[in-house]
Amino acid sequence: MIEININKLLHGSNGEMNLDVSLKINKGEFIALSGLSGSGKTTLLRILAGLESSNGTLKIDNETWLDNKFCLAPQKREIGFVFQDYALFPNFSVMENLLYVKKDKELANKLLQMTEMEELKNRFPSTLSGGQKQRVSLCRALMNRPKLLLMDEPLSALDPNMRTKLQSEILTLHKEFETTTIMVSHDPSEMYRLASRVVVLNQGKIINDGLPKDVLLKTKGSQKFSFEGELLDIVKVDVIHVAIVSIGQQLVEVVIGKDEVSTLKIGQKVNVSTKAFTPIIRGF
Ligand SMILES: Nc1ncnc2c1ncn2[C@@H]1O[C@H](COP(=O)(O)OP(=O)(O)OP(=O)(O)O)[C@@H](O)[C@H]1O
Repeated sequence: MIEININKLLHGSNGEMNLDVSLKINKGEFIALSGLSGSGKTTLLRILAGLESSNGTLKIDNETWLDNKFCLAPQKREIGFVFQDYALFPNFSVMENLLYVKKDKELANKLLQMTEMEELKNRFPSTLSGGQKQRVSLCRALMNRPKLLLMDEPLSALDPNMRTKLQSEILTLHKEFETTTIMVSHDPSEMYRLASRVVVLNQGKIINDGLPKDVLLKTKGSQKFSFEGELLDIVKVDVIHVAIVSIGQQLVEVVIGKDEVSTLKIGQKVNVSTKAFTPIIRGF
């Protein structure tokens, strides 16, 4: 069990903001930490890792990492940290990056095998793709079998296909090691796929905390489709007008009426929804 009770005054772009978080996390939980830019997500992870000071208390199992008299040094906290920009040692090979944390070749080989990186274990980071570097970074973070794995938008620099692949690998590693994990993410499908619980921060406070289906789904099973997107263009095809809307990685065409042509503006955020109907889903 991890018990977080911290507060810290932050200087945000709109003035001062109090990061004030109380959270209990059970062993093995996978938490997706979400929220608008500047809401305090990275600062919270840095406080947990001991990279930033804070008021309050942090307890992991029966161990105190922070209270009003004491702050455990980062290297003594059993934590793995995966950053968006990989943070690998450039002059160490893949294997050396892992063994630097712990001289456990068996575990290093197992992790590299699970992430399909075994063949590349003698390569240096500069010769790897972004997805491969992030796999090394993930493996390295698990080398000391941490009590807490912190990941700050680990997949946001990767293309959608690589993201999906790494999500599966993160899931496999989580099933195998059951490491308690907090991952910052802005991607609802990623959070839904990976997390057992979603916590949403706003202006330094938790405004939502629950199961992914309760926090992330807006339709609550109402048989209605509703997608948020951006209006890219309105084109005239014969006598009708078609709005081109970007939704996630997809382009969607929606026939619109004259009223909408005059009120919608290119670049505007829009909501595309349908009335109740029976959708057909086919695999491919
Ligand atoms: N050590 C600090 N002292 C005071 N203010 C800070 C400190 N670190 C960060 N801040 C401010 O706190 C706010 C929250 O920053 P933080 O990086 O935690 O947000 P975030 O939710 O991770 O944002 P993003 O999604 O853009 O990465 C920012 O406005 C930042 O300028």
